[in-house]
Amino acid sequence: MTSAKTAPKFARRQLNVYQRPADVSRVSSALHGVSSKVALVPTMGALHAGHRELLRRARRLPNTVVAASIFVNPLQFGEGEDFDAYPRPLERDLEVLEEVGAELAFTPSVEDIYGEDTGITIEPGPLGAELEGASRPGHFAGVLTIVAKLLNIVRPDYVFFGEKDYQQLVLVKNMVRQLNFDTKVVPVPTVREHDGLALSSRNVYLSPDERQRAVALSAALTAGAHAGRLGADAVLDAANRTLSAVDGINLDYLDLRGTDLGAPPVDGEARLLIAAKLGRTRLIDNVPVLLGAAAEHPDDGSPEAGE
Ligand SMILES: Nc1ncnc2c1ncn2[C@@H]1O[C@H](COP(=O)(O)OP(=O)(O)OP(=O)(O)O)[C@@H](O)[C@H]1O
Ligand SMILES: CC(C)(CO)[C@@H](O)C(=O)[O-]
Ligand code: BAL
Repeated sequence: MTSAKTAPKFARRQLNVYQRPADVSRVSSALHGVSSKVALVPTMGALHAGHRELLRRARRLPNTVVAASIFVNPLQFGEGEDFDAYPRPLERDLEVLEEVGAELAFTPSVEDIYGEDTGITIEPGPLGAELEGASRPGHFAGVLTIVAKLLNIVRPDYVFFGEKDYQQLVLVKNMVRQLNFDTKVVPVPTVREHDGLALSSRNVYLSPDERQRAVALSAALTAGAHAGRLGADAVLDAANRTLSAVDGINLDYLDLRGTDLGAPPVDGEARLLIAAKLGRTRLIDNVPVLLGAAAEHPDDGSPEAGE
């Protein structure tokens, strides 16, 4: 992967691929030693335009080396979930990383990350058992544990997370703050298909028919966000009405929360979140919502909700 390839539009910088945590830690120390910063984009691979956006934003930082990790973390998958089936197109992923100008790829095995050492995990607190955590018990302990390990291995100055996994983003921010990790968490808005479906590695599981129906998730969120001025009940009603017009959507939750995922404000910024199954595929999505009087002045609040 480190050999030069034809680059039609721009010069590729070299991508260095490491599998062993100790090697990545050494490279990161060396970079910090010459006053370079490091930005980490943690992923589970099967890279798509959502990941590319995270990587592109990381590349915009001055004097910063962009690192991406690709690791399908068994600790965050429950019994009967898709750990084995999860797509792992490693060669293609490395090409994507080269294309977007990442300089460091960390591709450890499960053994490299956990070895014999399991048993200590990071407890996410009560929020870890709500929303996604209610359907995926233990999921966020698994996520926070691997994120903490990646932060300790890579020691990044910046770490990028997508808003598509909004609860994950909030919990990672909470962990970084409460456990004093020395890194800045950078959120990136959700990248969508032309019809609104949030990009996700799991979209490849959808049959053509399910793919069409899946648009209902983002459509419901958009309908809900547009009702923000009328208050929380109106938001949920509008979203539910849109969902009920489409068959084959097995709703897990549709919930309106504050931006920190506590109770929503009467007037101000909130988040509308959804999870649903189409056939065997479970998808999540969320959008910002301005509630009450805050919706009258969208420019003062979240950009997306004001569209
Ligand atoms: N559509 C998207 N827009 C912006 N960021 C995204 C998008 N999809 C994923 N990400 C972010 O990319 C990072 C890595 O996510 P991951 O590798 O799990 O991809 P994914 O598409 O979310 O996969 P999955 O289908 O397993 O949820 C996370 O921070 C995630 O929030
Ligand atoms: C953050 C993460 C890479 C941890 O495995 C994963 O949960 C993901 O891809 O969102
Ligand atoms: N993108 C979140 C990772 C997971 O669903 O396990």
